[in-house]
Amino acid sequence: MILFEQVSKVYPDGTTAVDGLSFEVAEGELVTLVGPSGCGKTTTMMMVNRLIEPTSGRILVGGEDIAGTDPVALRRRIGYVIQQVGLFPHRTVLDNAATVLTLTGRRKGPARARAAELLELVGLDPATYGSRYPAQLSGGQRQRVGVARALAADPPVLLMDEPFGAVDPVVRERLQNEFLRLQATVRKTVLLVTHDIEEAVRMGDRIAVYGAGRIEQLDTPAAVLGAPASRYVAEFVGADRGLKRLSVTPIEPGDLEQPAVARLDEPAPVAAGRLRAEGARWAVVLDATGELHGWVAADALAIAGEEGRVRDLARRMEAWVPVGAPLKRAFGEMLQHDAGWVAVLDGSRFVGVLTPGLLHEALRRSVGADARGVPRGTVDVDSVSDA
Ligand SMILES: Nc1ncnc2c1ncn2[C@@H]1O[C@H](COP(=O)(O)OP(=O)(O)OP(=O)(O)O)[C@@H](O)[C@H]1O
Repeated sequence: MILFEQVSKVYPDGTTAVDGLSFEVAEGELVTLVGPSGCGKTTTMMMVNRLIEPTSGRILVGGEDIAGTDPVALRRRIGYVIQQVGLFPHRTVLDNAATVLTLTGRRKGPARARAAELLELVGLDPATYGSRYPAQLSGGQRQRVGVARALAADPPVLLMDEPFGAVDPVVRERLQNEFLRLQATVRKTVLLVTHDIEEAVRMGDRIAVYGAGRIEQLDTPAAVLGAPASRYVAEFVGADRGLKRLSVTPIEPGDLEQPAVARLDEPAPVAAGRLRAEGARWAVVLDATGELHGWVAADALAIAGEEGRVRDLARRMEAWVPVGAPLKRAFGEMLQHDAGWVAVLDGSRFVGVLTPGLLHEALRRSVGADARGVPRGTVDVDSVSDA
């Protein structure tokens, strides 16, 4: 959808900001550009909507060389979200969100109706916030209006330059999650610039790690964290990339252990005998349909009388995660419930358990660059470094 072919930008003072860049962003893909200050991220982005012209090379959007496209028509197809949201202070939130629509000739009524839908979409109740002025909003709310405005004309492409940069970490995380949820439905082709590797990992389908004017590695978050292409990338993603990798490595059925099983309606002595034969100290308790009910200790079964049923001795299992969730979530559940294992479910069906040892194995498996990513919405890297 966005194709860079050998694109370079040398500013008039001789600064080479971007040097022979070639890469593609697929339709519906979100690629994050991450790197230290001054490495050319913003220059890359601003060449896509022709706020900056490349010195050489070509950029194609939707198969069309943008050098031959009218910049105003081009920008209508490309939403732009920046850190200093740039709302009009003397216009209401609703009118701000409707700006692009009225600029492109929509009548005020329909433009406002659409703007109200968009505010709703980004989590701002139009009845409450629509008539306010930007100064009457929090930073996070202003940022949402910026996103609503960028989406107003339903452009296929979105450029976002540090879109969540101006707000505190808690609001930032919320905005990131909201945007990911939104992106799952609107599926725009997105280039997102950030200097924050955690944001890049959390948001990107793929991450482009920039060195000076060049992409050092372009790959999935799991691959960049698991197999950095160079010492530079490894240093940039940080010494704690192992911990970050917990966030991007999914739990797979092959990672799991099959513990002893007791059936909810089974007589306790029957289950006790089986556990003893298997040398198991506990068993998961499943109902007749294979759904997880909880767990039961071998000791409890052993001392139950002839009449005892597993049902009466079973304890509820609080620590569980869905298959495909990131390992970090399983680790978090273990810590929260002080449990030595967590149950893994596929829908409501029990598929196995994950223990700290298995978690470690799974993490080692993900070292390879072939590590698959987890669904974007479940990526959670905030505070991994202090997990
Ligand atoms: N108009 C300009 N004239 C000369 N040099 C420029 C100009 N704009 C940017 N540069 C230089 O080009 C390089 C890349 O800048 P750019 O803004 O693309 O970097 P960035 O990665 O987005 O940085 P940051 O994270 O700090 O925003 C920097 O060395 C910068 O100083």
